[in-house]
Amino acid sequence: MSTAPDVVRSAYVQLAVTDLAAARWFWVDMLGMHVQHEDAGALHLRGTDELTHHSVVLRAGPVAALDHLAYRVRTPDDVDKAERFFKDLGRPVRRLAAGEGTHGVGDAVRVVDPLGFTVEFFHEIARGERLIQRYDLHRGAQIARLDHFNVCTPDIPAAYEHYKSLGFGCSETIEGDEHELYAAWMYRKQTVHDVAFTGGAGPRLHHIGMATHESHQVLHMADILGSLRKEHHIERGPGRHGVSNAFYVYLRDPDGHRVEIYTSDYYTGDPDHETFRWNVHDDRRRDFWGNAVIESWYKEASPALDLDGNVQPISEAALDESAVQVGADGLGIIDPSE
Ligand SMILES: O=C1C=CC(S(=O)(=O)O)=CC1(O)O
Ligand SMILES: [Ca+2]
Ligand SMILES: [Fe+2]
Repeated sequence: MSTAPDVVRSAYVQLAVTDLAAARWFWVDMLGMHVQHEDAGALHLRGTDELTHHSVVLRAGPVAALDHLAYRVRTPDDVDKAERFFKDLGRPVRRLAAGEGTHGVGDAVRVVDPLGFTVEFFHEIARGERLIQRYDLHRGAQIARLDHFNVCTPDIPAAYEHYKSLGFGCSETIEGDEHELYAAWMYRKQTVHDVAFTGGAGPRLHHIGMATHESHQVLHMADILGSLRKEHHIERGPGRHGVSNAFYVYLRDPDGHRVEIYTSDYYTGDPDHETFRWNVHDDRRRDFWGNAVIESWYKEASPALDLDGNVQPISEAALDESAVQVGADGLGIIDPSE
């Protein structure tokens, strides 16, 4: 087995959007992300804490889809390691010299991983002005940084094994009574996750998580959308997660891409950090207050593109968490003896 690249963190996502102006309204005017670079076909955005060029790239395209996920690796040599690692897995691999791929990114490799997602590994990226204390520029949700990717995949155990082989730790899981794996949260940076898996037809992008510093910024985002009669962009929450303990709201952008505004999870950096396991029948797992999870949150997600920009075929999941008889999701039978 070849050596895995040293992944530092989930670094950016490239989304295809069908109306760049509408996407600009949502991601810049509403969420308050900062435009680092803009051209006729794409927007390169970042949060207030991000010193690298971008964490969200919106590229005009015919189909709303996930173009690729991107992880930053620790050294330029780790880009070579990533190329060898995925070649040894027999996966499609494409090396991109600086200037051949996403604007602002240097030497990179893009692969189609075993889950069917197009994933980029890079080290070199252009820098941006330090915005952390440019409070005069902080607007909307005051997005600080990209926190995580959440992907829909039919085989959660396979996803877990793949990311474990890339050196990711596992902070939390949702498991059945026989420990069948419904969902998992995995990390390289020392917080709850860089990537999480939601059981469902895939490969599809479930959402990207954008971190703010404070829960009042999550609430303020919801208030802004309500004030503007744009409340239909609010899909789920605000609320408190069971898994991760984060405070959250889920939004849908004009193309239906899901974005979570997320704050206040926890440290996972000790070498013996233990995985916290939730039972799928615990109705606090996804919302700690037991609020129902809206059906669309389980079922809807963005399709994923291959290395040539074609929509990847999807396969259905073996396990369907939304069908599990649980109380709070409103999908099941509450045992009167409880
Ligand atoms: O980031 C997350 C943290 C927790 C949850 S859950 O709804 O609490 O499972 C979902 C999530 O993956 O979006
Ligand atoms: Ca709504
Ligand atoms: Fe999330």
